[in-house]
Amino acid sequence: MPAPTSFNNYIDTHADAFIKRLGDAVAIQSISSDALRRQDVIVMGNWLNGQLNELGVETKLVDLGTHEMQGQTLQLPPAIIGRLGSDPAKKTVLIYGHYDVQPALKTDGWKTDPFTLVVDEDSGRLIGRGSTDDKGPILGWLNVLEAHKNLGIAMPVNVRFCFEGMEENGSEGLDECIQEEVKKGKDGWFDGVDCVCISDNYWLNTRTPALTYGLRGIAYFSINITGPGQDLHSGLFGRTVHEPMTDLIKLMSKLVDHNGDILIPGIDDMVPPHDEEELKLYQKMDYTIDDIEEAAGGKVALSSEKTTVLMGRMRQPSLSLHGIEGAFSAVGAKTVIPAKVGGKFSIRLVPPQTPEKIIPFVNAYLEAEFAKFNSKNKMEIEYLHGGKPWVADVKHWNFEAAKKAIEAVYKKTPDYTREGGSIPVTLTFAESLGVNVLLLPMGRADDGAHSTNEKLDRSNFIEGTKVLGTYLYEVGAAA
Ligand SMILES: C[C@H](N)C(=O)N[C@@H](Cc1c[nH]cn1)C(=O)O
Ligand SMILES: [Zn+2]
Ligand SMILES: [Zn+2]
Repeated sequence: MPAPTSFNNYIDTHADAFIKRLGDAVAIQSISSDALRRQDVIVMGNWLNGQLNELGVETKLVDLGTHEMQGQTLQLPPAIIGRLGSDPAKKTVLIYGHYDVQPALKTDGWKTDPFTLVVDEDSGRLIGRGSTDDKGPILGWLNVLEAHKNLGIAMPVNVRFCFEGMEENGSEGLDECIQEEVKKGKDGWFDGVDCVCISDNYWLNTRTPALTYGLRGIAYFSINITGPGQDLHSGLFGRTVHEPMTDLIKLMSKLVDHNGDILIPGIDDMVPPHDEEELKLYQKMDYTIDDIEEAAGGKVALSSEKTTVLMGRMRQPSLSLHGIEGAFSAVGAKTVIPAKVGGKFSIRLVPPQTPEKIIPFVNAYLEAEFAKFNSKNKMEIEYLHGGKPWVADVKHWNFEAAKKAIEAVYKKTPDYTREGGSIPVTLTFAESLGVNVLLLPMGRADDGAHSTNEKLDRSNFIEGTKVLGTYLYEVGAAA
């Protein structure tokens, strides 16, 4: 059942106001991984809560307690649980999103201030941190609510919300919060949920909308190496002491090959090979090597074979090196030997891998390799956070409803994709509620999520809002 014409017209005629609201959200620097910005994440949660209340959503802010980060005890940002409608004749859809963002500094290479939404009239791009991940999609849902409220039309389904402010930093406390809510049964706010919809990932290219039925999991580590009591002068101590940075670089170089192969024995082998039928899925996808190179901003694809690249992202694990805490990284030529360094890396996981299954392989390998150095430094492996991979049934009416919505708005059949990124809570919803979970991306492959100059195309924000609204009508009409 298509959305009413008045709904689509409202979205078109209020586009500028929606973009202004996105600008207000982007301006709040809700970086969950930076202790100095924790108060901004909480401000963002309160802002979002206020918006929901104004649009008629009843909410409760769930206190997730505190956690230790960067040597401090910090308040976790609240989970926002919301509800609108309780008509037993209607289906109930649970919507998830996250209001925190990745860090961003102008000096990282942004052309404009990351926290001022810039509307580039020529390209139609809305540029700013969080525009596509995940403030734009969250605001897409608010746009849908606003249209219904101001047009005086009833929502086609009952809606439940779950918004968090720690997704980019391990989703701490959220699993327990959801499980508690589910445990309350009839008295809980998630009682009667029929399906879940998450808009927090991206199309495979810049042309074709996608529906996503899989996510990789993640296990994030830091290798911490210590030795000297303080930073040292390299002229006085070079070739005199075991240097933590030298040990760390050598160790990190043993994790992954230049062609992407994971060098930790047992990790790549855990994944069963694909069969012919699965291969056909990748062959059919609207995807070229140019798409990946355009999104990456360079001719850097690991293979010239489209299926190899797609499988590398969707059905194989990957290991990425992210950075070194404590290393000298400023301008100039400081001649220091850092006393303490932490090498950050993560492994993206696919079924049947889980963080618990791969951690022993990582520990055993790093300890054995470090032992070979005969270094007098100390090495400690820290597991920072993780999440399991997830795969859903695309034949479910939830996916059918989203397919119809995309066809109605974009006049195109969506690509069915598995996302290379991770949203740890997805599996928690699927398992604890026992319902189908759908990922309905709003943005394009070249949006630059987590990167510099992150953007959401104006058309994706506006047409994407229509897709979200139409999807609710299609769910409402599903048998
Ligand atoms: C796909 C989603 N928009 C996303 O960006 N997820 C993050 C989650 C995460 C895990 N550790 C830190 N962030 C991701 O896939 O990196
Ligand atoms: Zn996200
Ligand atoms: Zn993200």
